[in-house]
Amino acid sequence: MRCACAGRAGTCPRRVGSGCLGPVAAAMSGKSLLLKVILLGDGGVGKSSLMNRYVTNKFDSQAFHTIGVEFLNRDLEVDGRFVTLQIWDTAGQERFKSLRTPFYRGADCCLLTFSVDDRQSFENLSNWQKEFVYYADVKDPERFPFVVLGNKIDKLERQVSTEEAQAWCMENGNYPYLETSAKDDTNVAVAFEEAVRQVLAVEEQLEHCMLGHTIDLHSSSKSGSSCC
Ligand SMILES: Nc1nc2c(ncn2[C@@H]2O[C@H](COP(=O)(O)OP(=O)(O)OP(=O)(O)O)[C@@H](O)[C@H]2O)c(=O)[nH]1
Ligand SMILES: [Mg+2]
Repeated sequence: MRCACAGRAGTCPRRVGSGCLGPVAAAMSGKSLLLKVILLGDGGVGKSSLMNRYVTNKFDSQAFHTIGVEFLNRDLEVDGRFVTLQIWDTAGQERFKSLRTPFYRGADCCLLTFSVDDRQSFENLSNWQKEFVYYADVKDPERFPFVVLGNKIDKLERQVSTEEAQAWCMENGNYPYLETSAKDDTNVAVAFEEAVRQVLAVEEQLEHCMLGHTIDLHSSSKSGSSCC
């Protein structure tokens, strides 16, 4: 079974025997569901702050730049499913590129993050998306679950409007868009829960398609299903 684990051959935590259990199948089989989500975006947009707010409920107004990557786990329940979210926080500064990119493989979801008070960080979203697709070796970018976060909405001086960010998301893959504040704890949990929902939705669609292929033996259609 194909898994949304961005093609990490041999390292998928859901791998069973020679196959790779998708999240939905893993959940249904009673196995614990481990999802890897990765935070990408320019240095200083608040990736580490979002992760730390979500996992430890703390905020540091003097946070240091991340070097390489760090990760933290948090268990959560989304729509009745129990999930362990493994959140990978990456260094956004260009000089750390070679330290972060080896960790993209295996991500189930990518959180593209910018700061609403930093226009350049918004304009760089496309570069982050491309970097992720390339280094994670995503086989089917159009189906991969991206979620876009506009952080620091507590700041009064905005350089990117909600409408503009929504338009970018619509044009680039109809991605969900959430506005967050790690400082005020606005929408932080909602953002990570949305990431889980996006992964599960993609996997459910894939499993539905595969089921269609399996049982529709007498279909006159060559493809068996129109959704894959
Ligand atoms: N006002 C405000 N400040 C924030 C928010 N999130 C983060 N910050 C501040 O922005 C600065 C950068 O935050 P970080 O979380 O370190 O940013 P980062 O994206 O991890 O940066 P790199 O590790 O360099 O990639 C810190 O001073 C944070 O305190 C927020 O929601 N609102
Ligand atoms: Mg950081």
